[in-house]
Amino acid sequence: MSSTYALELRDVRKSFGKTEIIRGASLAVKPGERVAIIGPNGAGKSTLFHLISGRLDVTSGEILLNGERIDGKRPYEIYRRGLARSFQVSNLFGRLSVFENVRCAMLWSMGYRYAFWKFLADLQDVNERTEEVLEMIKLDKKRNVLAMNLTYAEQRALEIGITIAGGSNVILLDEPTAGMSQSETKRFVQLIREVTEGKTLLTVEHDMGVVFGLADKIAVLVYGEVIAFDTPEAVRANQRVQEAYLGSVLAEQQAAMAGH
Ligand SMILES: Nc1ncnc2c1ncn2[C@@H]1O[C@H](COP(=O)(O)OP(=O)(O)OP(=O)(O)O)[C@@H](O)[C@H]1O
Repeated sequence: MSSTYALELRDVRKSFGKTEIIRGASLAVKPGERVAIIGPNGAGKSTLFHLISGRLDVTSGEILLNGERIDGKRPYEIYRRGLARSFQVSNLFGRLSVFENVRCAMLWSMGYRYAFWKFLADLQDVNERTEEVLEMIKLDKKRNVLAMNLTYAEQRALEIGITIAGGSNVILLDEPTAGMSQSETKRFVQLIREVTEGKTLLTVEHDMGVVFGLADKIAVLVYGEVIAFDTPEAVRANQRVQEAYLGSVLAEQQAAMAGH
């Protein structure tokens, strides 16, 4: 039954002009699963994220969140129904503190759900929940630092804090570890694991170390089609995936790690 899935894509298609970029993508993600979407450059990974989060409209097909159609809905409606997409570092309020950035996101998400009087009564609660998020993203000791004065990795952690602040159960993270060093990446994967515990996670990721360290399942997108959706072990062993993508990527990353 569709309602058993946190997120479901049914034969989703998206064309830009005459060019079909997403060509009948289907995917069914169970609650609590962590899914990485991988695939070659230009396969349509970002486009798929835009379609799920409502930034782009599907050309045809259906997208369901907890069993309910969300295709055709605006991004804020989809957010209100429990799907949050990561903000980019460029969307942080640089001149606000870490605490204020997370609190803003929390208040913003509550604005839709509460009458104003309730909203005021809940401010104490908001402050406490903001503190909890800061602890989760390990920035509680930097609560008063302006976002623009954080390191890049800290800014990306704040970005995740803002994404989860509204309490969404389905989280979309777009290349969360891009631009980080190897040691930062390792710590960050652990952080993502912790903050998304019990939630459904979809991530677009190029780093295969992150993919295999984080994902319960991997969706392989090639030319706008999901050619495989399975456990990391099964995807790694999949001949079609090896030929279309993974063989060359793994070889490249192994060569890079060997210092070539
Ligand atoms: N608004 C748009 N108008 C026209 N073409 C677009 C638009 N957005 C994306 N495309 C095209 O769709 C294709 C898929 O792009 P997309 O960014 O989704 O791929 P991707 O898998 O995320 O790539 P990468 O791994 O390089 O980030 C590309 O050929 C891109 O040029």
